[in-house]
Amino acid sequence: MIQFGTGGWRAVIGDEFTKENIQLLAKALSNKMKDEEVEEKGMVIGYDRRFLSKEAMQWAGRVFAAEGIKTYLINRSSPTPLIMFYVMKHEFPYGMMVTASHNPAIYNGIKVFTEGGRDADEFQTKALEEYISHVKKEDVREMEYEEALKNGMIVEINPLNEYLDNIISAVDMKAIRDRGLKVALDPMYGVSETSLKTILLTARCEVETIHDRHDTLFGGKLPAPSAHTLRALQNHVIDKRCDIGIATDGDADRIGVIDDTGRFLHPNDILVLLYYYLVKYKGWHGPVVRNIATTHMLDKVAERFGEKCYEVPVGFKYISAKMQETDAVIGGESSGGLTVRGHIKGKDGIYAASLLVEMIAVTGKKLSEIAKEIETECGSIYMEERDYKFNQEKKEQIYQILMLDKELPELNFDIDKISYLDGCKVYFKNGGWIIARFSGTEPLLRIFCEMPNPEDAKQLCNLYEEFLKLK
Ligand SMILES: O=P(O)(O)OC[C@H]1O[C@H](O)[C@H](O)[C@@H](O)[C@@H]1O
Repeated sequence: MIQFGTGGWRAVIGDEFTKENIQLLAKALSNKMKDEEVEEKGMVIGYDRRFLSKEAMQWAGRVFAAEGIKTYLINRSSPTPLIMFYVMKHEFPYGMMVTASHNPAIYNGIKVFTEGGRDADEFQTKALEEYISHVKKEDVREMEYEEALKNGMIVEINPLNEYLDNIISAVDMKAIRDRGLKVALDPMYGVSETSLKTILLTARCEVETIHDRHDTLFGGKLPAPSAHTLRALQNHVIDKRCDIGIATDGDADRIGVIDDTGRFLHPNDILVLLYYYLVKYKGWHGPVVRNIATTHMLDKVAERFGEKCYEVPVGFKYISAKMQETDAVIGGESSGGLTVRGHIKGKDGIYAASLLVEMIAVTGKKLSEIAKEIETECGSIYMEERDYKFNQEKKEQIYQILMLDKELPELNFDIDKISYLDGCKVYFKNGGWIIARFSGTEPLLRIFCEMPNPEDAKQLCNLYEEFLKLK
């Protein structure tokens, strides 16, 4: 059964990620496009470096072609944001990307984009699931790849330069060039290598790359930038005395950063740094949007500059919708994705990375210095983050306790309010909070807690762990 979660459809290769399901999805989307009378505009599909990604793109393309929908296939593995950009720029009604983003190597999946290059929202993915449920295996037709190429129903394209030039024109390349920065790059065996390196080299940065070969097993690690997965990058930054270390996840929509001192910067820190930079140093005005499990430091920075911070459920589709509604400067999530006003409607690790490098160049300060400056001006708060695996039975128990019976452990802090918008989030009067929610992309329960004091954040997580019997 094809079901869309927080970040598209993801499934284990050979289990549900099969040619049959991929083509069912393509057929269902063709039907939807025809019902909406947008099939004339065609379809665009890209793929990442995962096992079967390129084949999956072609399998899907052959179905669209058989349905008479002209399909543009990107002829090299690409970052997800490139597809989003292309859908937006060339006004496609839909686009698709074959990727399971940061999931383990045994997964693959498909992200669907809608008009304007947005992540398909819940309404759209539900509708698509409905279409899928009506497609029978025998309804699926496919055209031979070579034939489709010959008759022009499939066109292979390479929009890399167009995408890169768009970023290059939005970033202060001259400022970067004048500084002669040294950047360590870790594409985590994924797709950012060429794109990000090209931008950095164009800005005359010295680039030291690791983990750039094509490895569908991602070196045995998760292609998700975290303190744990970026140890090698950390060493590289220190050994080579780099100004910054940048990592991107499997499909380059998220980033992870190591600062000049070798410290891992949490995606929360990156968001805070960039919002602060854009408002303070570039003089931008406007609010910031974050998800419910992202740092409230953003609220503090917003307050400091007389701006607002908006909270939405987890999922970039909510971030981009709110950004549009409020004309926000920046929006992002603690999972590592962000975008900036005027850029694409989805998260873009390549653009975020370029902007961070610009920040170092324009301010003339080290990342660690800017972080200190923010702490002095806006204060600080500490986050503790935990993930727990569960089986179906355990999931039901936790759901019953937290979401249906609405029980909580005994908390020693005054509660301001409780939200059940996405999982259960308790807001404390001292500015701290704790959330427990089920991931929409992995079989995990996530607990995030932020408190003025790190010990309190740890203790609260321990308390939840005991209360929900998670160990
Ligand atoms: O916590 P989860 O539901 O697993 O979601 C974590 C992240 O997954 C994907 O990358 C989505 O695109 C993001 O919007 C989301 O923040």
